[in-house]
Amino acid sequence: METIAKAKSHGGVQGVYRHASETCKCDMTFALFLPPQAEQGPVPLLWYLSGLTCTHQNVMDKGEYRQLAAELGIAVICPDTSPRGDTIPDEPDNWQFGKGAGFYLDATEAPFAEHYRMYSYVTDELPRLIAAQFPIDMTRQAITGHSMGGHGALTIALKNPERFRSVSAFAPIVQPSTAGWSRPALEKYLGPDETAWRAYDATLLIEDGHRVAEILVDQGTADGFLDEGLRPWLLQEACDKSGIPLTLNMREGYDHSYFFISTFMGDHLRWHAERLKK
Ligand SMILES: N[C@@H](CCC(=O)N[C@@H](CSC=O)C(=O)NCC(=O)O)C(=O)O
Repeated sequence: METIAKAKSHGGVQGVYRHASETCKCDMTFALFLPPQAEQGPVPLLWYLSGLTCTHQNVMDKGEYRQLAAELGIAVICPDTSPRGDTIPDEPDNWQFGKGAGFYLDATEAPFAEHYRMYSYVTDELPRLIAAQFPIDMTRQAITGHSMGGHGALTIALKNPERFRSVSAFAPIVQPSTAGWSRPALEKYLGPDETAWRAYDATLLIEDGHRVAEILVDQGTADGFLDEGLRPWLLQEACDKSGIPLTLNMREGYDHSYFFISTFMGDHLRWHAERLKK
């Protein structure tokens, strides 16, 4: 693992690291903020999964998480959203597929299956690397994300409820298998048999019996993707039917941007901190 950048911030350290990923078969970059408390011993970890077109950097630059994460003593990890590099298959003119659009799944279709394995990367390879290299208490993990990353956070938590004490999301894609902007990607990554898509669809995972203790979602009412792509009411319906307590905050006038995310980042950090206590 190589340290690309490291800077002191709010008494902690914001680092950016690169490593050769066995899972994605390419170099992968991630950002990790360690709060000052990490100098005394292992600290809990919040995963932040980013949305379409993002790298590790968008939330690092615009998410405004460090001051409160430092106060609360929580490390924040921000992985990339897809494999990267010249040899990775891509559709450069399509921002909803390929590089920057890994959808946190393991592709099964050629030529994408060899590298697009973001589910395994985020749930297996990266946690092992983090546990080995940094002072993190891996028994205290939480997960959140934005849009495509909100979809990632929800599906990963639903499939790994024993690992994550809490899950939240900002404007998540709650049902990618029926949303216009994600269906083409699921078909190319997973093939035309839509039953295989259920494993990467939060509302359908809930329908299929997967559970988490509770969910927090914030959604802007002025989000241009709300009706076509995000549709939080579908998650509300699934949670109501299954008995999962969902706190869905509809935020008047907020859009899909990091101006929205950074406004409510503190609420999510505090919510997770409560659940990450020893
Ligand atoms: N390029 C698109 C807009 C892309 C966009 O809005 N991406 C969001 C995530 S959308 C769902 O996953 C994002 O986080 N962008 C990065 C940022 O820094 O804002 C277009 O041009 O419409």
